[in-house]
Amino acid sequence: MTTSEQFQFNNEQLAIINLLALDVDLIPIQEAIGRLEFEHLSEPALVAILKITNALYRAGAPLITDHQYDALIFKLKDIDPNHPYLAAVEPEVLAESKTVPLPQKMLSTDKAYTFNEIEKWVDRVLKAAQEVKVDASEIKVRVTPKLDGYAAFDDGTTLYTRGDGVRGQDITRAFTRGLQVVNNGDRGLGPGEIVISKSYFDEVLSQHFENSRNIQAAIIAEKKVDENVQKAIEDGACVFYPFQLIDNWTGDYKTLLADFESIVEQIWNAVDYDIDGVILEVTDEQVKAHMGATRKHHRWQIAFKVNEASADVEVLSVVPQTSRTGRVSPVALLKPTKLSGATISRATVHHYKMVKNNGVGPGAVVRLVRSGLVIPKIELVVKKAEPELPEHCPSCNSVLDWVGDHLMCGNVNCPARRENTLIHFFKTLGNNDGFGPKVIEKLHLYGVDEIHQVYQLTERDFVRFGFGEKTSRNLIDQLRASRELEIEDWRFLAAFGVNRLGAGNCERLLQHHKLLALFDLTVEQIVDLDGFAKLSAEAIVAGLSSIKDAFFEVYNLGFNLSETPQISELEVAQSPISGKIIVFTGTMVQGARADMEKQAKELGAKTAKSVTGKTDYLVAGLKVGESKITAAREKGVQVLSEQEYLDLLSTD
Ligand SMILES: NC(=O)c1ccc[n+]([C@@H]2O[C@H](COP(=O)([O-])OP(=O)(O)OC[C@H]3O[C@@H](n4cnc5c(N)ncnc54)[C@H](O)[C@@H]3O)[C@@H](O)[C@H]2O)c1
Ligand SMILES: [Zn+2]
Repeated sequence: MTTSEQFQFNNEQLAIINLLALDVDLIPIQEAIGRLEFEHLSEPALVAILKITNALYRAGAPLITDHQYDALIFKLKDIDPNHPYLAAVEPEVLAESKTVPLPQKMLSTDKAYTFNEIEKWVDRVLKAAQEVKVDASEIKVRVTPKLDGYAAFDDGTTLYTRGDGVRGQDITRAFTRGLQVVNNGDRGLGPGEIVISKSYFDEVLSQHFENSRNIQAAIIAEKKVDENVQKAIEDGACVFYPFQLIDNWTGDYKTLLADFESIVEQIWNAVDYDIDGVILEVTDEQVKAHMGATRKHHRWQIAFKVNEASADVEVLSVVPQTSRTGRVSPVALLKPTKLSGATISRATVHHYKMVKNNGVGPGAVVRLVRSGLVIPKIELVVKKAEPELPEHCPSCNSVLDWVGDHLMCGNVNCPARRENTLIHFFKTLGNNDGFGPKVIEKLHLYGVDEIHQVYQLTERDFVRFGFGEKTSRNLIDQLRASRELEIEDWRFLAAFGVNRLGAGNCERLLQHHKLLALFDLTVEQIVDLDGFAKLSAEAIVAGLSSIKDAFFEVYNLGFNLSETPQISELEVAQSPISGKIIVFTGTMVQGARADMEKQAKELGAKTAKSVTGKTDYLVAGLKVGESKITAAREKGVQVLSEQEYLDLLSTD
């Protein structure tokens, strides 16, 4: 995660986001996430950010801290306490959509951040006990570490992911790969968490992985397991930890409240795994049954969490860095400071307007916040200092201009911009690893600063530039391979780094128009497609025209491009609802009804507002009156629940 406003979703992230089928413009969302500025979001944007950050968090690549995520949840609760997103377990979004029902529902936990909230929970427990005539003195509370791993359920033969709490995925392969139950425990102990030894992570895995969430994803990965992770499994450093077996403190509620701090501390340090709180739960079955659950959490269980670590750190200097787009970002170099286990020495400031207005200069003190394993961000400026605002581009010395909150270098030939454009190109192609920043910088010194020029280099050129013979040969091989290996046309186009033409938008455009035809599109034609606002469309047309020459220089070198299937041809032909007439009614849980209607149309169906004899399907969400359903059935219309409808779409 970066706090820079140039933050862009990478291709894997976009692939996950695509699965969410959000009907929102990603650019402002990307910007909000990049700046960590969520104040002025509209409700749909807020929900989209929650869905995106949740999906990426579940996939092992969190973008924001848990604290920030929880703050966004609070915000949504504030604006719309009944929003469906708040009512259900935050789902894992899985690339492969095949799911199976879980043997038992898996819920999330309610959360408390203060002792006071814990006291209130205890009061609710006591009230429930009284209602079922259980003596308060008999109530026991079990306190366990809240493992921060990957939730799973083991029924003895199959291991499931939590999924959406009702349906998960079969990940038994983790056991096939050698995953053990902690302490050689038995299989079939129900819910638990896949976790990684903290000390093993620090000693061995931290060289290969940024955080243990990435590793959890690797353990259950469908394809090949990473070799370092395989070794960690074999070394017993990754295990499945059933909650039944977990170290615990169990006692009466009076002792709990009296010794709360020391009990929490003892349990917090009980295991060598990442934890993000402690879990408190009632053990009495009668009280549990009486308290029951909401759709999201058990009322007899609560998580106690503490806020993140923060530190006030002195700024040594602020250095400007010019990006591909000409935007100059301020990077604060800090007095090295330890913060939840890592030494921090630099942080990106959102933009130069902030440097200017908030006085982020040498000698300023900023508050850094870090929760869990996510890169820290500057939360606020504690002590201001005179800021230093660059007048000239650090790379080409051009005079910088203010554009909105940013200082910009307007020189299209700026070396930093050119270098970063090349780096972006090769990084986005993603099929060669030779052309990183160091190599590009060197090429640039020798005047090679356009993509097609790189492809025209010979082995001898590379040697002349000071690369070793073996390296030179390797670089040539990589260039050849990057043209010969098949690559998606959307990826190829995204590699040119046009403003507003990230991978997601490229793919969307290419689903409707062929690659070369994009250069002739008008703003109106783009606006006609779903998901493009006028402003984006204008930027896209301008951007495409600005790279047209450079694009064809590269394109004409001959790449092995695979065409994005056109939506109209492919999906409609295969769609199970093509030609059907569908009525959607009621509240949908997994997305807005309008989005479902739109999608249905894209898949070749017709949608209608009311049921007639011609209607094929009535898709009924929540809160639909029985009479409406009966009436539809009487007309011979097939009535589907939201889930049944989604299942229908995924059959082929
Ligand atoms: N950073 C992000 O972008 C981001 C995104 C989504 C969610 N989150 C974090 O995840 C939280 C919600 O996620 P959630 O619903 O998966 O988890 P949760 O925090 O609500 O906890 C519920 C889970 O805790 C697990 N658990 C661990 N130890 C346990 C124990 N000893 N006993 C019982 N259960 C135990 C269970 O698997 C259960 O499913 C949010 O509060 C947020 O902090 C962060
Ligand atoms: Zn410049």
